[in-house]
Amino acid sequence: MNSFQFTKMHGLGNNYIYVNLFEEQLQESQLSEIARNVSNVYTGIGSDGLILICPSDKAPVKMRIFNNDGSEGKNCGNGLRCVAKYAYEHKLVTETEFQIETLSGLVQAKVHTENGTVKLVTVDMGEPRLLKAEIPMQGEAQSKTVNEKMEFAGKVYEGTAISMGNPHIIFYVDDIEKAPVTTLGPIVEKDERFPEGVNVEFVQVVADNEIHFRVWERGSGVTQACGTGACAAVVSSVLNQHTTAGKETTVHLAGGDLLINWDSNGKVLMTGPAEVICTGTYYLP
Ligand SMILES: N[C@H](CCC[C@H](N)C(=O)O)C(=O)O
Repeated sequence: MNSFQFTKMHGLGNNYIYVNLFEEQLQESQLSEIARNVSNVYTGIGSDGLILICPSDKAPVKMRIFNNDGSEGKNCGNGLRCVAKYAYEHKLVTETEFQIETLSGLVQAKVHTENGTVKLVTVDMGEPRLLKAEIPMQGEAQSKTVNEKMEFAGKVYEGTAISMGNPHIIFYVDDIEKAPVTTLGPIVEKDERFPEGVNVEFVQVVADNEIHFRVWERGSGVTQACGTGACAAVVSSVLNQHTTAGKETTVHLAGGDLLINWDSNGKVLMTGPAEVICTGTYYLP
């Protein structure tokens, strides 16, 4: 296979190259290299990574996500909204509500359409995982990490660790514009306390149901938005008594806003846009 069709899509600027494996075939052994190559803005298409829309025996579709360094992630909130849009508009599903399989389990998506086009998608991201063993991170396996003091590069920070099927650590700042995203982010991302690495988020609380958010993503660096990270940030903010559970919180990301609710059933609901940028043919080098 020396070329394949792709669709470039984004959720609030978090953009990926989507490949429909109902129609294309890619070599499993080449996926990491393909992710690195298509993500390269100079010699590839340019993106935060690669997302595969795959057949599944558990749901109508399965999503696999690869970061721009070629590493495979286990979940992707912005990606799930784009996969849901693609699946509905390409008739891989016939209903407006359906499940999507991910490497961290099944999620439930609901597409909101205007004249047959999907504009907004709500995803029930399931329950957050709070124990150190579930993040995963070093320390007492059955304990939680809420506002825990931890030292990085000689300075002490207070972090809250949440998994949405992928690992996140959240730090609170007084001014989001001054958050040490590109200085502290890469240090924490690969710290040994996180054996699988970690997505690093910075949050400024505005009000009971409003936060500002920036992210340094595991395997991709700075992105315009991170859906799983925004979910983790809302869960963290409830655990730290900055926001209230059961209410929709507006998360202001660099690329736009997400509405997130850690609801009374313990599920995290995320609502936001999904957009197609372009389609084309990619020729492997
Ligand atoms: N941007 C994605 C998260 C990618 C996570 C990936 N960086 C990892 O966990 O390795 C999102 O919208 O949730």
